[in-house]
Amino acid sequence: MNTLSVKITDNLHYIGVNDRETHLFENMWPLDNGISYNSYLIDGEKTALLDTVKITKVDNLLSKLTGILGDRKLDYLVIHHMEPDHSGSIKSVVDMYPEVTLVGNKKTQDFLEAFYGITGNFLEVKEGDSLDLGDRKLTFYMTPMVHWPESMVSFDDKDKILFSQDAFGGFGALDGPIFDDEINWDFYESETRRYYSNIVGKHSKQVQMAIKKLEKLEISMICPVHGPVWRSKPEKIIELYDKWSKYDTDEGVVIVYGTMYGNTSIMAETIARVLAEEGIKNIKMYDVSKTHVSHIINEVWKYKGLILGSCTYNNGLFPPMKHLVNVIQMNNMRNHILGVFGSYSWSGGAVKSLRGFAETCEYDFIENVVEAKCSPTVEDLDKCAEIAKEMAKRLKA
Ligand SMILES: Cc1cc2nc3c(=O)[nH]c(=O)nc-3n(C[C@H](O)[C@H](O)[C@H](O)COP(=O)(O)O)c2cc1C
Repeated sequence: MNTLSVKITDNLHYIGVNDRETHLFENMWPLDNGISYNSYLIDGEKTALLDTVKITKVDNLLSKLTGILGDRKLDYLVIHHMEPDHSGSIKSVVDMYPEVTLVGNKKTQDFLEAFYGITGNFLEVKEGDSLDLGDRKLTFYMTPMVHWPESMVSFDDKDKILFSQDAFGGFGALDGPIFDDEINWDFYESETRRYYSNIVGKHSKQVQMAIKKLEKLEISMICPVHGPVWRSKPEKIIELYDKWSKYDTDEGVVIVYGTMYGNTSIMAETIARVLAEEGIKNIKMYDVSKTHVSHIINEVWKYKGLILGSCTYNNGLFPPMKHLVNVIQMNNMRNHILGVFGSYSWSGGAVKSLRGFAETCEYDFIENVVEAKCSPTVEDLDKCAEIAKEMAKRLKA
């Protein structure tokens, strides 16, 4: 099989692959637009493969690798991150090039043995160590928990390229374009933020630490393991990751409701209408049973206002809403103004649960809540309008 590789600079090639078959990333997050697993090959005085791809795509990777290397041997395989979407093909590469030296940190070595039973031919690197490739040198910086404990990045002193593993990556297959100046960023921005909010955002504190650590480098290009190669404006993706990891949000409101028979959605419609009357331009409304939580939290990460409404189900939250609340907590989402509402028919429970959630997440909570019995009354809808007005007031404050 002869598949496409793309030259990035002299002796540096993109040999990543696209995956449009997998439905769910981590068997959980929808890949409506696919994903790329990026791998890079240096073929200068020494040869080095930087990260591999998911095992389902190993043939494609090996074909590109051998296509460029020809009779040359592979000197190094640098492992920036051990999550199987990048480490899955390591064993196949080692089988093909048994003399290759694997490069990683102490935790990488531990995972290599635990995942794949691989020992030996390993070069351990620590913070600030360099790997001499003859005509260029890679220097390593540890970025623990961006996205796993062993995660690390490397910086190429010759072309000033940062190999950033999951950091600065995004969802979305590379449908022809590889570089940031070739892509339609309107599409990729949302997919990149969805990747951030779904996968990396939980570790925002560590992302901030990594950005601070890398500030001193003069980065001219970023090669992540997902999404486009940032050769034109690497500062753009650094700025966005900086903004998202600081929980810096835009003016707007995400309304999410859970309903079985429509009563709770009537309340949501009222809230949305009043927000519009109050001058809020960005209003995103979702039925929690229909839109996957992945897309909802992408919007929640973007906007400061969050209004959650739920019907009562077995004394508590409607299960899909319970799942959303769990994911918001799990991903450690912060810096929101929160309003809640709900409905019930006998003893209630949904609004009480949403209040409980508000207490755990330290959001700016709008105290005037409303819980309608069965179908909302005019008074209930007036109270919904009050939540919307208070939200608009706080957003504009
Ligand atoms: C399966 C099921 C379980 C429910 N459990 C409760 C409950 O535990 N407590 C309660 O007060 N209402 C309960 N309800 C009533 C609904 O919460 C109530 O009718 C609500 O207004 C429905 O809102 P919706 O029209 O937006 O779906 C339940 C309804 C269903 C269908």
